Amino acid sequence: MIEVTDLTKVYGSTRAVSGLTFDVRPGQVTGFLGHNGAGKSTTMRMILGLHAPTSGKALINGVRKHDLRDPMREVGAMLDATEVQGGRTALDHLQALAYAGGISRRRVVRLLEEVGLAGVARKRIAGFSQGMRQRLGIAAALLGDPGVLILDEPANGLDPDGIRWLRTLLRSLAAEGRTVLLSSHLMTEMSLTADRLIIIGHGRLIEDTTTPELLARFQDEVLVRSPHASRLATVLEAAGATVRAAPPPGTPTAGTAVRAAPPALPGTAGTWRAAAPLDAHTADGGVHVAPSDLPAADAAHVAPPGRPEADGRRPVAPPGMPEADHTVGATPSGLPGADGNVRVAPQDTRGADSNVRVAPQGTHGTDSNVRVAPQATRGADSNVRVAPQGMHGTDGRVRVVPPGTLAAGEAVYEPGGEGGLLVAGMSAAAIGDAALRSGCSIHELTPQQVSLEEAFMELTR
Ligand SMILES: Nc1ncnc2c1ncn2[C@@H]1O[C@H](COP(=O)(O)OP(=O)(O)OP(=O)(O)O)[C@@H](O)[C@H]1O
Repeated sequence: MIEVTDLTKVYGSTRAVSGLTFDVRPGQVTGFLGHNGAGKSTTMRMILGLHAPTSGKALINGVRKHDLRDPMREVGAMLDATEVQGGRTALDHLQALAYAGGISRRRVVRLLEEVGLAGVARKRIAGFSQGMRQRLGIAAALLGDPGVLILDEPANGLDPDGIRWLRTLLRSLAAEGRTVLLSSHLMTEMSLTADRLIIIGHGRLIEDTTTPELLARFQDEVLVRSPHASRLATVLEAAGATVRAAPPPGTPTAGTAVRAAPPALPGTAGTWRAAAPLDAHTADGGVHVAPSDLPAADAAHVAPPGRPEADGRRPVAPPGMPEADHTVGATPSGLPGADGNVRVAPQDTRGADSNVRVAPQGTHGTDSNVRVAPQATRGADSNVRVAPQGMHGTDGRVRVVPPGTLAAGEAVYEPGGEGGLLVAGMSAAAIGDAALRSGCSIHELTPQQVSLEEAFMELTR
């Protein structure tokens, strides 16, 4: 057990720690978080009696570190793994520490095995990598088999295997009833390792809570997918919720390659399947998209210049994404392309009704219809591979994908999907009730997972 009470440390004009109070309990891994310079190391040093507090106190098992009767067996620490004599071997280094604490050589050998350094035990530390030094520092902290462990950024320099090993080790030490306090800037790892979190900023306590509680607190949005999304949005807003459109499932992130499916017109409800990352494809890549550019499920119909149809509505002709055999009420001057350029349809290609017919890739037939696509979207084989409106990359360019270069799993817009909503200010249960009462079906109702990093950034902003 560690108890920190009203702890303050002032270095000259720097108030490194200011009135800090928290407990670190046995049987748990407690994560100590804070930006660079927040005061974590200073606090740990005061707990370990290495720096004297300006005021307040820090106790281990009810007493100050210096008053522990058998300090090596009560508390183990690693503050700075570089603070070792490089000329010594790993074995000599640990043996010297063990000798001072009356600890057996057998334990030293066992620990070297446990931390994965048995093979280099007789090598000089000067030749060790940062990760190897960390492992040695952790072995030193564990020498006395202590009930309290204090580790300052122990994961630094560890490879993925090492990080996983450390997580398992710390969790098992806590499960044995030990008190484990560790600092780290690796938020994902911290969320996987720590049961509790102490978050500080500018030397002051910001949060003392459990990891699940903190993450739950920031889960204020619920993802709802419904075939009646627009009606449900109105119902939920009337009930006081804040509703925004959810990105379609599998929305490709910037830098992913996609190939547009011909029927992917704005104005058609649909879903996106994620694309494989761009670098999984050939150098020529695909269409670079920025998620924010994706068309909303019920994007407004875009009216090209031209004649309205019989019902008075102008037909859909999104730039660069004409629909198969869709009649576009084009004026003789032509159709606007994705880049705003006008491509003139030759006079003799207009049908009897004077409309110009356009169609996407693969539908060029023998029916003498004209299929218009922006020049930039034609592939080397003259096939038209177009991205629907809004899918042009952040640089505004649509890249043509050579046939067959995208692997299975590329992003494809699938018409006929459902709408997604992100609802804030209402619980999933209340949303379900409201949907039921209003006769809107729901296909998905998921509270949104917030990462520890996002929660941390929000708290320390
Ligand atoms: N020995 C010292 N003398 C003067 N100032 C110090 C000393 N040790 C720390 N500080 C200052 O105290 C503040 C807190 O530093 P500390 O090292 O405790 O932060 P930290 O949270 O551990 O940061 P990091 O994540 O970068 O390790 C900083 O402003 C630092 O410059």
